[in-house]
Amino acid sequence: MKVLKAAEMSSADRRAIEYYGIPSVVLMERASLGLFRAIRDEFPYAKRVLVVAGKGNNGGDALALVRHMHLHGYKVDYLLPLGEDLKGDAKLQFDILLKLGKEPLKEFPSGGYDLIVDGLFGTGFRPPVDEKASRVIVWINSLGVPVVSVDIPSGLSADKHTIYEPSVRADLTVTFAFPKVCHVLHPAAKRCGKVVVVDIGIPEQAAEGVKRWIIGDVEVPKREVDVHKGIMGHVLLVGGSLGKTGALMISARACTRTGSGLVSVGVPKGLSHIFESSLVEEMSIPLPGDERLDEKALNLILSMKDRFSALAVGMGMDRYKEGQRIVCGLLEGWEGPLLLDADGLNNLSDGKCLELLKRRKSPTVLTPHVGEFSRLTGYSKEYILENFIDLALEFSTNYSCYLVLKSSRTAVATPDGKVFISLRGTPAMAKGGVGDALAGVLTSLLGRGMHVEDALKLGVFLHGIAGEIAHEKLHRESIGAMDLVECIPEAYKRIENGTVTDSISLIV
Ligand SMILES: NC(=O)C1=CN([C@@H]2O[C@H](COP(=O)(O)OP(=O)(O)OC[C@H]3O[C@@H](n4cnc5c(N)ncnc54)[C@H](O)[C@@H]3O)[C@@H](O)[C@H]2O)[C@H](O)CC1
Ligand SMILES: [K+]
Repeated sequence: MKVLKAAEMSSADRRAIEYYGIPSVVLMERASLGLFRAIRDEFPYAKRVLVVAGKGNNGGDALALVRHMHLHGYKVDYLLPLGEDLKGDAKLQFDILLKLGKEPLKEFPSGGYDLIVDGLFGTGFRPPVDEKASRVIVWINSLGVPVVSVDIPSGLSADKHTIYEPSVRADLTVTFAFPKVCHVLHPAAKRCGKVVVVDIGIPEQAAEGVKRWIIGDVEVPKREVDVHKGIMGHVLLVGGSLGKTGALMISARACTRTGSGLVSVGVPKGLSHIFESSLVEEMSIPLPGDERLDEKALNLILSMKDRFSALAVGMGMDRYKEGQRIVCGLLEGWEGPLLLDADGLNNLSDGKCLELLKRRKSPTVLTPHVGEFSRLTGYSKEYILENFIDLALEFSTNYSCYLVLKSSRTAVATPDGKVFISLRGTPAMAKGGVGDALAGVLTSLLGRGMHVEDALKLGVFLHGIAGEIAHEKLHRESIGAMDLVECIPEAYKRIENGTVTDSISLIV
Protein backbone atom coordinates (compact mmCIF):
# COMPACT_ATOMS: atom_id res chain seq x y z
CA MET A 1 0.00 0.00 0.00
CA LYS A 2 1.35 3.43 -0.94
CA VAL A 3 1.48 6.31 1.53
CA LEU A 4 0.70 9.75 0.14
CA LYS A 5 1.08 13.40 1.05
CA ALA A 6 -1.78 15.87 0.54
CA ALA A 7 -0.48 17.29 -2.76
CA GLU A 8 0.06 13.78 -4.13
CA MET A 9 -3.48 12.83 -3.11
CA SER A 10 -5.00 15.84 -4.78
CA SER A 11 -3.04 15.18 -7.95
CA ALA A 12 -4.18 11.51 -7.92
CA ASP A 13 -7.69 12.79 -7.33
CA ARG A 14 -7.40 15.22 -10.24
CA ARG A 15 -6.01 12.51 -12.50
CA ALA A 16 -8.90 10.20 -11.61
CA ILE A 17 -11.40 12.94 -12.44
CA GLU A 18 -9.77 14.63 -15.44
CA TYR A 19 -7.84 11.83 -17.14
CA TYR A 20 -9.82 8.71 -16.25
CA GLY A 21 -13.12 10.61 -16.30
CA ILE A 22 -14.48 9.44 -12.95
CA PRO A 23 -16.87 12.19 -11.78
CA SER A 24 -15.87 13.74 -8.46
CA VAL A 25 -19.32 13.08 -6.95
CA VAL A 26 -18.83 9.38 -7.70
CA LEU A 27 -15.62 9.48 -5.62
CA MET A 28 -17.45 11.32 -2.86
CA GLU A 29 -20.31 8.83 -2.95
CA ARG A 30 -17.93 5.89 -2.64
CA ALA A 31 -15.99 7.67 0.10
CA SER A 32 -19.13 8.30 2.13
CA LEU A 33 -20.50 4.78 1.60
CA GLY A 34 -17.17 3.28 2.73
CA LEU A 35 -17.26 5.58 5.72
CA PHE A 36 -20.79 4.44 6.50
CA ARG A 37 -19.81 0.75 6.30
CA ALA A 38 -16.71 1.23 8.43
CA ILE A 39 -18.75 2.99 11.12
CA ARG A 40 -21.44 0.28 11.04
CA ASP A 41 -18.74 -2.41 11.45
CA GLU A 42 -16.75 -0.69 14.17
CA PHE A 43 -19.58 0.87 16.18
CA PRO A 44 -22.61 -1.42 15.61
CA TYR A 45 -24.39 -0.03 18.69
CA ALA A 46 -24.10 3.63 17.60
CA LYS A 47 -27.52 4.76 16.41
CA ARG A 48 -27.54 8.38 17.62
CA VAL A 49 -24.85 10.17 15.67
CA LEU A 50 -23.72 13.79 15.45
CA VAL A 51 -21.84 14.78 12.29
CA VAL A 52 -19.74 17.95 12.34
CA ALA A 53 -19.01 19.18 8.81
CA GLY A 54 -16.64 21.84 7.49
CA LYS A 55 -16.98 23.84 4.28
CA GLY A 56 -14.70 21.81 1.98
CA ASN A 57 -15.01 18.36 0.45
CA ASN A 58 -14.20 16.74 3.80
CA GLY A 59 -17.44 18.32 4.95
CA GLY A 60 -19.03 17.08 1.69
CA ASP A 61 -18.11 13.47 2.57
CA ALA A 62 -19.57 14.00 6.03
CA LEU A 63 -22.83 15.41 4.62
CA ALA A 64 -23.20 12.46 2.23
CA LEU A 65 -22.75 10.22 5.30
CA VAL A 66 -25.59 12.08 7.02
CA ARG A 67 -27.79 11.16 4.05
CA HIS A 68 -26.88 7.44 4.21
CA MET A 69 -27.48 7.37 7.95
CA HIS A 70 -30.76 9.28 7.65
CA LEU A 71 -32.02 6.92 4.94
CA HIS A 72 -31.01 3.88 7.00
CA GLY A 73 -32.88 4.78 10.13
CA TYR A 74 -30.15 6.36 12.23
CA LYS A 75 -30.97 9.29 14.48
CA VAL A 76 -28.45 11.59 12.87
CA ASP A 77 -27.95 15.31 13.39
CA TYR A 78 -25.43 17.59 11.78
CA LEU A 79 -23.73 20.87 12.44
CA LEU A 80 -22.04 23.27 10.03
CA PRO A 81 -20.13 25.27 12.65
CA LEU A 82 -17.82 27.04 10.18
CA GLY A 83 -20.66 28.36 8.00
CA GLU A 84 -23.34 27.24 5.57
CA ASP A 85 -21.89 28.94 2.47
CA LEU A 86 -20.68 25.73 0.84
CA LYS A 87 -19.44 25.27 -2.73
CA GLY A 88 -19.10 22.51 -5.32
CA ASP A 89 -19.73 18.91 -4.29
CA ALA A 90 -20.18 19.86 -0.63
CA LYS A 91 -22.98 22.27 -1.59
CA LEU A 92 -24.54 19.53 -3.72
CA GLN A 93 -24.60 17.21 -0.69
CA PHE A 94 -26.06 19.98 1.49
CA ASP A 95 -28.80 20.73 -1.08
CA ILE A 96 -29.83 17.05 -1.20
CA LEU A 97 -30.12 16.99 2.60
CA LEU A 98 -32.28 20.12 2.57
CA LYS A 99 -34.56 18.54 -0.05
CA LEU A 100 -34.82 15.47 2.16
CA GLY A 101 -35.97 17.79 4.93
CA LYS A 102 -32.74 17.41 6.93
CA GLU A 103 -31.77 20.83 8.28
CA PRO A 104 -28.55 21.41 10.22
CA LEU A 105 -28.67 22.06 13.96
CA LYS A 106 -28.49 25.77 14.69
CA GLU A 107 -26.80 25.38 18.07
CA PHE A 108 -24.16 23.16 19.63
CA PRO A 109 -26.08 20.32 21.32
CA SER A 110 -25.30 19.42 24.91
CA GLY A 111 -25.10 15.64 24.44
CA GLY A 112 -27.18 12.55 23.79
CA TYR A 113 -25.05 10.96 21.04
CA ASP A 114 -23.27 7.58 20.83
CA LEU A 115 -20.79 8.78 18.25
CA ILE A 116 -19.36 12.00 16.78
CA VAL A 117 -18.17 12.20 13.19
CA ASP A 118 -15.49 14.79 12.50
CA GLY A 119 -15.71 16.08 8.94
CA LEU A 120 -14.25 19.53 9.54
CA PHE A 121 -10.98 19.34 7.60
CA GLY A 122 -9.20 16.75 5.52
CA THR A 123 -6.31 16.99 3.08
CA GLY A 124 -7.13 20.63 2.25
CA PHE A 125 -6.24 21.80 5.76
CA ARG A 126 -3.12 23.91 6.29
CA PRO A 127 -2.08 24.39 9.92
CA PRO A 128 -2.38 26.36 12.09
CA VAL A 129 -6.08 26.09 12.74
CA ASP A 130 -7.98 29.39 13.06
CA GLU A 131 -9.75 30.40 16.25
CA LYS A 132 -13.28 29.51 15.23
CA ALA A 133 -12.36 25.96 14.14
CA SER A 134 -10.10 25.61 17.14
CA ARG A 135 -13.07 26.03 19.47
CA VAL A 136 -15.01 23.36 17.55
CA ILE A 137 -12.12 20.86 17.79
CA VAL A 138 -11.71 21.44 21.52
CA TRP A 139 -15.48 20.97 21.92
CA ILE A 140 -15.45 17.66 19.97
CA ASN A 141 -12.65 16.33 22.17
CA SER A 142 -14.50 17.38 25.33
CA LEU A 143 -17.66 15.35 24.63
CA GLY A 144 -16.37 12.06 25.98
CA VAL A 145 -17.98 10.13 23.10
CA PRO A 146 -16.12 7.99 20.51
CA VAL A 147 -15.02 10.04 17.51
CA VAL A 148 -14.68 8.95 13.89
CA SER A 149 -12.61 11.26 11.71
CA VAL A 150 -13.31 11.55 8.03
CA ASP A 151 -9.99 11.13 6.20
CA ILE A 152 -7.84 12.91 8.79
CA PRO A 153 -8.40 13.96 12.40
CA SER A 154 -9.15 17.66 11.91
CA GLY A 155 -6.22 19.85 12.87
CA LEU A 156 -3.53 17.39 11.78
CA SER A 157 -1.60 17.90 8.57
CA ALA A 158 -1.76 14.92 6.19
CA ASP A 159 1.95 15.35 5.44
CA LYS A 160 3.33 15.53 8.95
CA HIS A 161 3.67 13.16 11.79
CA THR A 162 3.85 16.04 14.25
CA ILE A 163 0.80 16.57 16.44
CA TYR A 164 -0.66 20.04 15.98
CA GLU A 165 -2.83 21.45 18.76
CA PRO A 166 -5.71 21.46 18.90
CA SER A 167 -6.53 18.44 16.78
CA VAL A 168 -9.27 15.86 17.04
CA ARG A 169 -8.52 12.70 19.03
CA ALA A 170 -10.10 10.04 16.86
CA ASP A 171 -10.94 6.47 17.79
CA LEU A 172 -11.32 5.55 14.14
CA THR A 173 -10.07 7.35 11.05
CA VAL A 174 -11.53 6.36 7.71
CA THR A 175 -9.31 7.53 4.90
CA PHE A 176 -9.71 7.27 1.16
CA ALA A 177 -7.71 5.55 -1.59
CA PHE A 178 -4.34 5.64 0.20
CA PRO A 179 -3.16 6.21 3.77
CA LYS A 180 -1.38 9.52 4.34
CA VAL A 181 1.83 10.20 6.28
CA CYS A 182 -0.04 11.30 9.43
CA HIS A 183 -1.81 7.91 9.60
CA VAL A 184 1.34 5.84 9.72
CA LEU A 185 3.98 7.73 11.66
CA HIS A 186 4.02 8.66 15.31
CA PRO A 187 3.11 10.72 17.18
CA ALA A 188 0.37 11.92 14.78
CA ALA A 189 -0.76 8.31 14.15
CA LYS A 190 -1.77 8.12 17.83
CA ARG A 191 -4.42 10.80 17.15
CA CYS A 192 -5.91 8.68 14.34
CA GLY A 193 -6.91 5.64 16.43
CA LYS A 194 -7.64 2.68 14.19
CA VAL A 195 -7.12 3.48 10.51
CA VAL A 196 -9.24 2.02 7.71
CA VAL A 197 -8.60 2.79 4.04
CA VAL A 198 -11.59 2.81 1.71
CA ASP A 199 -11.08 2.06 -1.97
CA ILE A 200 -13.02 4.79 -3.75
CA GLY A 201 -12.11 3.71 -7.29
CA ILE A 202 -9.01 5.85 -7.84
CA PRO A 203 -6.72 3.65 -9.92
CA GLU A 204 -3.31 2.85 -8.38
CA GLN A 205 -1.69 4.33 -11.54
CA ALA A 206 -3.04 7.74 -10.60
CA ALA A 207 -0.31 7.80 -7.91
CA GLU A 208 2.42 6.13 -9.93
CA GLY A 209 5.02 8.80 -9.17
CA VAL A 210 4.78 8.13 -5.41
CA LYS A 211 7.54 5.86 -4.09
CA ARG A 212 6.48 5.47 -0.47
CA TRP A 213 4.98 2.17 0.68
CA ILE A 214 3.91 0.35 3.81
CA ILE A 215 5.76 -2.97 4.03
CA GLY A 216 3.23 -5.77 3.70
CA ASP A 217 3.77 -7.99 0.70
CA VAL A 218 6.97 -9.75 1.73
CA GLU A 219 7.98 -13.19 0.58
CA VAL A 220 10.00 -15.74 2.50
CA PRO A 221 12.63 -17.14 0.13
CA LYS A 222 12.38 -20.80 -0.80
CA ARG A 223 14.90 -23.36 0.39
CA GLU A 224 15.63 -25.65 -2.53
CA VAL A 225 15.70 -29.41 -1.81
CA ASP A 226 19.31 -29.71 -2.97
CA VAL A 227 20.52 -26.80 -0.88
CA HIS A 228 23.73 -26.99 1.17
CA LYS A 229 25.01 -24.68 3.87
CA GLY A 230 27.56 -23.09 1.54
CA ILE A 231 24.88 -21.43 -0.56
CA MET A 232 22.76 -20.23 2.35
CA GLY A 233 25.43 -17.64 3.12
CA HIS A 234 28.39 -17.44 5.46
CA VAL A 235 28.09 -14.17 7.32
CA LEU A 236 30.75 -12.43 9.38
CA LEU A 237 29.79 -10.21 12.30
CA VAL A 238 32.56 -7.99 13.63
CA GLY A 239 32.44 -6.20 16.97
CA GLY A 240 32.33 -6.98 20.65
CA SER A 241 34.30 -5.27 23.41
CA LEU A 242 34.71 -5.70 27.14
CA GLY A 243 31.30 -5.24 28.75
CA LYS A 244 29.51 -5.43 25.39
CA THR A 245 29.90 -9.02 24.23
CA GLY A 246 26.16 -9.74 24.39
CA ALA A 247 25.30 -7.48 21.46
CA LEU A 248 27.27 -9.57 19.00
CA MET A 249 25.88 -12.80 20.42
CA ILE A 250 22.32 -11.57 19.93
CA SER A 251 23.15 -10.69 16.30
CA ALA A 252 24.80 -14.06 15.75
CA ARG A 253 21.82 -15.97 17.16
CA ALA A 254 19.47 -13.86 15.03
CA CYS A 255 21.51 -14.83 11.92
CA THR A 256 21.16 -18.52 12.74
CA ARG A 257 17.42 -18.25 13.41
CA THR A 258 16.96 -16.29 10.17
CA GLY A 259 18.54 -19.07 8.15
CA SER A 260 22.23 -18.40 7.50
CA GLY A 261 24.24 -21.45 6.42
CA LEU A 262 27.22 -20.43 8.52
CA VAL A 263 27.73 -17.66 11.04
CA SER A 264 31.10 -16.41 12.28
CA VAL A 265 31.84 -13.64 14.74
CA GLY A 266 35.12 -11.71 14.45
CA VAL A 267 36.01 -10.63 17.99
CA PRO A 268 38.96 -9.33 20.04
CA LYS A 269 41.23 -12.27 20.83
CA GLY A 270 41.21 -11.38 24.53
CA LEU A 271 37.46 -11.98 24.65
CA SER A 272 37.11 -14.89 22.25
CA HIS A 273 36.83 -17.44 25.08
CA ILE A 274 33.57 -15.76 26.10
CA PHE A 275 32.16 -16.26 22.60
CA GLU A 276 33.56 -19.79 22.40
CA SER A 277 31.80 -20.78 25.59
CA SER A 278 28.48 -19.10 24.81
CA LEU A 279 27.88 -19.71 21.12
CA VAL A 280 27.12 -23.20 19.87
CA GLU A 281 26.14 -23.21 16.20
CA GLU A 282 28.16 -20.06 15.47
CA MET A 283 31.95 -19.95 15.07
CA SER A 284 34.34 -17.31 16.33
CA ILE A 285 37.42 -15.84 14.73
CA PRO A 286 39.89 -14.27 17.17
CA LEU A 287 41.15 -10.93 15.83
CA PRO A 288 43.93 -8.68 17.21
CA GLY A 289 42.78 -6.92 20.40
CA ASP A 290 42.34 -7.58 24.10
CA GLU A 291 39.33 -5.65 25.30
CA ARG A 292 38.36 -4.30 21.87
CA LEU A 293 39.61 -4.70 18.32
CA ASP A 294 43.03 -3.31 17.40
CA GLU A 295 43.44 -1.48 14.15
CA LYS A 296 45.51 -4.48 13.00
CA ALA A 297 42.23 -6.43 12.77
CA LEU A 298 41.38 -4.45 9.64
CA ASN A 299 43.83 -6.15 7.27
CA LEU A 300 43.03 -9.56 8.67
CA ILE A 301 39.31 -9.04 8.05
CA LEU A 302 40.01 -7.76 4.55
CA SER A 303 42.21 -10.77 3.82
CA MET A 304 39.23 -13.06 4.54
CA LYS A 305 36.71 -11.28 2.31
CA ASP A 306 36.38 -14.14 -0.16
CA ARG A 307 35.10 -16.45 2.58
CA PHE A 308 32.05 -14.40 3.50
CA SER A 309 28.88 -13.46 1.68
CA ALA A 310 28.05 -10.49 3.93
CA LEU A 311 29.72 -8.51 6.69
CA ALA A 312 28.15 -6.62 9.59
CA VAL A 313 30.24 -4.32 11.75
CA GLY A 314 29.66 -2.45 14.97
CA MET A 315 27.55 -4.43 17.44
CA GLY A 316 29.17 -3.90 20.86
CA MET A 317 32.29 -2.64 19.11
CA ASP A 318 32.96 0.46 21.23
CA ARG A 319 33.53 3.99 20.00
CA TYR A 320 37.26 4.85 19.64
CA LYS A 321 39.95 6.08 17.29
CA GLU A 322 41.14 2.68 16.07
CA GLY A 323 37.52 1.62 15.64
CA GLN A 324 37.07 4.60 13.30
CA ARG A 325 39.99 3.41 11.17
CA ILE A 326 38.58 -0.12 11.04
CA VAL A 327 35.17 1.08 9.90
CA CYS A 328 36.54 3.54 7.34
CA GLY A 329 39.00 0.90 6.11
CA LEU A 330 36.24 -1.65 5.67
CA LEU A 331 34.12 0.82 3.73
CA GLU A 332 37.05 1.28 1.41
CA GLY A 333 38.30 -2.28 1.12
CA TRP A 334 35.41 -4.69 1.70
CA GLU A 335 33.71 -5.98 -1.41
CA GLY A 336 30.28 -7.47 -0.96
CA PRO A 337 27.29 -6.44 1.15
CA LEU A 338 28.30 -4.46 4.25
CA LEU A 339 26.01 -3.51 7.11
CA LEU A 340 26.96 -0.94 9.76
CA ASP A 341 25.12 -0.84 13.06
CA ALA A 342 25.57 0.71 16.52
CA ASP A 343 29.23 1.70 17.13
CA GLY A 344 29.96 0.89 13.49
CA LEU A 345 27.81 3.95 12.76
CA ASN A 346 29.26 6.03 15.58
CA ASN A 347 32.79 5.28 14.40
CA LEU A 348 31.72 6.20 10.89
CA SER A 349 30.42 9.60 12.13
CA ASP A 350 33.46 10.23 14.35
CA GLY A 351 35.85 9.10 11.60
CA LYS A 352 34.20 11.54 9.17
CA CYS A 353 34.46 9.08 6.31
CA LEU A 354 30.86 9.24 5.11
CA GLU A 355 32.01 10.24 1.65
CA LEU A 356 33.43 6.72 1.24
CA LEU A 357 29.85 5.42 1.12
CA LYS A 358 29.41 7.02 -2.29
CA ARG A 359 32.33 5.09 -3.74
CA ARG A 360 31.31 1.59 -2.70
CA LYS A 361 30.38 -0.70 -5.55
CA SER A 362 28.55 -3.27 -3.39
CA PRO A 363 25.49 -2.46 -1.29
CA THR A 364 25.96 -0.72 2.05
CA VAL A 365 23.24 -0.82 4.67
CA LEU A 366 23.18 1.57 7.63
CA THR A 367 20.80 0.79 10.49
CA PRO A 368 20.80 3.82 12.81
CA HIS A 369 18.30 4.68 15.50
CA VAL A 370 17.44 8.36 15.80
CA GLY A 371 20.42 9.16 18.08
CA GLU A 372 22.91 7.51 15.74
CA PHE A 373 21.29 9.18 12.74
CA SER A 374 21.60 12.51 14.50
CA ARG A 375 25.35 11.92 14.90
CA LEU A 376 25.64 10.90 11.25
CA THR A 377 23.80 13.92 9.88
CA GLY A 378 24.22 16.66 12.47
CA TYR A 379 20.42 17.12 12.58
CA SER A 380 18.74 17.32 15.99
CA LYS A 381 16.69 14.34 17.15
CA GLU A 382 13.57 16.52 17.18
CA TYR A 383 14.12 17.59 13.59
CA ILE A 384 14.66 13.96 12.56
CA LEU A 385 11.48 12.85 14.29
CA GLU A 386 9.51 15.55 12.51
CA ASN A 387 10.93 14.73 9.08
CA PHE A 388 11.59 11.03 9.50
CA ILE A 389 11.03 9.61 6.02
CA ASP A 390 12.14 12.66 4.10
CA LEU A 391 15.49 12.72 5.91
CA ALA A 392 15.96 8.96 5.56
CA LEU A 393 15.48 9.39 1.83
CA GLU A 394 17.71 12.45 1.63
CA PHE A 395 20.53 10.43 3.25
CA SER A 396 20.14 7.24 1.22
CA THR A 397 20.06 9.09 -2.09
CA ASN A 398 22.92 11.50 -1.17
CA TYR A 399 25.21 8.72 0.03
CA SER A 400 24.09 5.94 -2.36
CA CYS A 401 23.35 3.54 0.45
CA TYR A 402 20.39 1.76 2.02
CA LEU A 403 19.23 3.35 5.25
CA VAL A 404 17.14 1.52 7.84
CA LEU A 405 16.05 4.30 10.20
CA LYS A 406 14.69 2.88 13.44
CA SER A 407 12.14 4.46 15.75
CA SER A 408 8.62 3.46 16.82
CA ARG A 409 8.22 2.88 13.07
CA THR A 410 11.12 1.80 10.88
CA ALA A 411 11.77 3.27 7.45
CA VAL A 412 13.86 1.58 4.77
CA ALA A 413 15.16 4.15 2.28
CA THR A 414 16.91 3.06 -0.90
CA PRO A 415 19.57 4.82 -2.99
CA ASP A 416 17.13 5.04 -5.92
CA GLY A 417 14.61 7.04 -3.92
CA LYS A 418 12.08 4.56 -2.52
CA VAL A 419 10.87 4.41 1.08
CA PHE A 420 9.26 1.40 2.75
CA ILE A 421 7.67 1.91 6.14
CA SER A 422 7.16 -0.88 8.64
CA LEU A 423 4.16 -0.60 10.94
CA ARG A 424 5.06 -3.85 12.68
CA GLY A 425 6.45 -4.20 16.16
CA THR A 426 5.40 -3.16 19.62
CA PRO A 427 6.49 -0.68 22.29
CA ALA A 428 7.74 -3.74 24.20
CA MET A 429 10.66 -3.78 21.75
CA ALA A 430 12.11 -0.54 23.14
CA LYS A 431 14.93 -2.48 24.84
CA GLY A 432 18.69 -2.83 24.49
CA GLY A 433 19.70 -5.62 22.11
CA VAL A 434 16.62 -5.45 19.88
CA GLY A 435 18.61 -3.44 17.31
CA ASP A 436 21.39 -6.04 17.41
CA ALA A 437 18.79 -8.69 16.61
CA LEU A 438 17.65 -6.65 13.60
CA ALA A 439 21.25 -6.28 12.40
CA GLY A 440 21.58 -10.08 12.56
CA VAL A 441 18.31 -10.72 10.71
CA LEU A 442 19.21 -8.30 7.92
CA THR A 443 22.79 -9.55 7.57
CA SER A 444 21.56 -13.10 7.34
CA LEU A 445 19.14 -12.27 4.51
CA LEU A 446 21.77 -10.20 2.68
CA GLY A 447 24.24 -13.06 3.10
CA ARG A 448 22.02 -15.57 1.38
CA GLY A 449 22.03 -13.44 -1.71
CA MET A 450 18.57 -11.93 -1.60
CA HIS A 451 17.97 -8.77 -3.59
CA VAL A 452 18.90 -6.02 -1.09
CA GLU A 453 15.55 -4.22 -1.16
CA ASP A 454 13.65 -7.49 -0.63
CA ALA A 455 16.03 -8.57 2.13
CA LEU A 456 15.55 -5.31 4.03
CA LYS A 457 11.77 -5.30 3.63
CA LEU A 458 11.46 -8.91 4.74
CA GLY A 459 14.00 -8.48 7.56
CA VAL A 460 12.36 -5.42 9.08
CA PHE A 461 8.92 -7.03 8.79
CA LEU A 462 10.06 -10.37 10.22
CA HIS A 463 11.81 -8.68 13.14
CA GLY A 464 8.68 -6.62 13.91
CA ILE A 465 6.41 -9.69 13.82
CA ALA A 466 8.86 -11.63 16.02
CA GLY A 467 8.68 -8.75 18.52
CA GLU A 468 4.86 -8.84 18.43
CA ILE A 469 4.87 -12.60 19.08
CA ALA A 470 7.29 -12.26 21.99
CA HIS A 471 5.04 -9.54 23.40
CA GLU A 472 1.97 -11.81 23.08
CA LYS A 473 3.69 -14.80 24.66
CA LEU A 474 5.39 -13.05 27.56
CA HIS A 475 4.52 -9.56 28.67
CA ARG A 476 5.24 -6.14 27.19
CA GLU A 477 7.43 -5.24 30.16
CA SER A 478 9.36 -8.48 30.20
CA ILE A 479 10.58 -9.31 26.74
CA GLY A 480 14.28 -9.16 25.97
CA ALA A 481 16.08 -9.23 22.64
CA MET A 482 16.73 -12.98 22.88
CA ASP A 483 13.01 -13.65 23.38
CA LEU A 484 12.43 -11.86 20.10
CA VAL A 485 15.15 -13.90 18.40
CA GLU A 486 13.50 -17.10 19.63
CA CYS A 487 10.22 -15.96 18.06
CA ILE A 488 11.71 -15.59 14.56
CA PRO A 489 10.64 -19.17 13.61
CA GLU A 490 7.00 -18.46 14.55
CA ALA A 491 7.18 -15.12 12.71
CA TYR A 492 8.32 -16.94 9.57
CA LYS A 493 5.40 -19.37 9.91
CA ARG A 494 2.84 -16.56 10.27
CA ILE A 495 4.19 -14.74 7.24
CA GLU A 496 4.17 -17.93 5.17
CA ASN A 497 0.69 -18.95 6.34
CA GLY A 498 -0.69 -15.48 5.71
CA THR A 499 -1.88 -15.19 9.30
CA VAL A 500 -0.32 -11.80 9.97
CA THR A 501 -3.15 -9.36 10.56
CA ASP A 502 -3.03 -6.10 8.60
CA SER A 503 -2.04 -3.00 10.58
CA ILE A 504 -4.22 -0.89 8.29
CA SER A 505 -7.16 -2.57 6.63
CA LEU A 506 -8.49 -1.80 3.19
CA ILE A 507 -12.19 -1.99 2.44
CA VAL A 508 -13.57 -2.09 -1.06
N1 LIG B 1 -9.63 11.44 -3.59
C1 LIG B 1 -10.00 11.68 -2.39
O1 LIG B 1 -9.29 11.36 -1.43
C2 LIG B 1 -11.23 12.33 -2.19
C3 LIG B 1 -11.34 13.17 -1.11
N2 LIG B 1 -12.43 13.75 -0.77
C4 LIG B 1 -12.48 14.52 0.44
O2 LIG B 1 -12.01 15.82 0.19
C5 LIG B 1 -11.15 16.25 1.19
C6 LIG B 1 -10.31 17.39 0.73
O3 LIG B 1 -11.20 18.40 0.40
P1 LIG B 1 -10.79 19.93 0.23
O4 LIG B 1 -12.02 20.64 -0.18
O5 LIG B 1 -9.64 20.01 -0.68
O6 LIG B 1 -10.28 20.37 1.64
P2 LIG B 1 -10.85 20.17 3.12
O7 LIG B 1 -12.26 19.84 3.13
O8 LIG B 1 -9.90 19.28 3.81
O9 LIG B 1 -10.63 21.61 3.77
C7 LIG B 1 -10.82 22.79 3.02
C8 LIG B 1 -11.48 23.86 3.89
O10 LIG B 1 -10.72 24.10 5.04
C9 LIG B 1 -10.36 25.46 5.13
N3 LIG B 1 -9.09 25.59 5.83
C10 LIG B 1 -7.90 25.11 5.41
N4 LIG B 1 -6.96 25.35 6.34
C11 LIG B 1 -7.58 25.99 7.37
C12 LIG B 1 -7.13 26.49 8.63
N5 LIG B 1 -5.86 26.44 8.99
N6 LIG B 1 -8.03 27.02 9.48
C13 LIG B 1 -9.32 27.13 9.11
N7 LIG B 1 -9.81 26.68 7.91
C14 LIG B 1 -8.95 26.12 7.06
C15 LIG B 1 -10.37 25.93 3.70
O11 LIG B 1 -10.53 27.30 3.62
C16 LIG B 1 -11.54 25.16 3.13
O12 LIG B 1 -12.77 25.75 3.48
C17 LIG B 1 -10.45 15.00 1.59
O13 LIG B 1 -9.86 15.09 2.84
C18 LIG B 1 -11.59 13.99 1.54
O14 LIG B 1 -12.29 13.99 2.76
C19 LIG B 1 -13.58 13.55 -1.72
O15 LIG B 1 -14.79 13.68 -1.16
C20 LIG B 1 -13.55 12.20 -2.40
C21 LIG B 1 -12.33 12.08 -3.13
K1 LIG C 1 -11.70 15.27 9.37
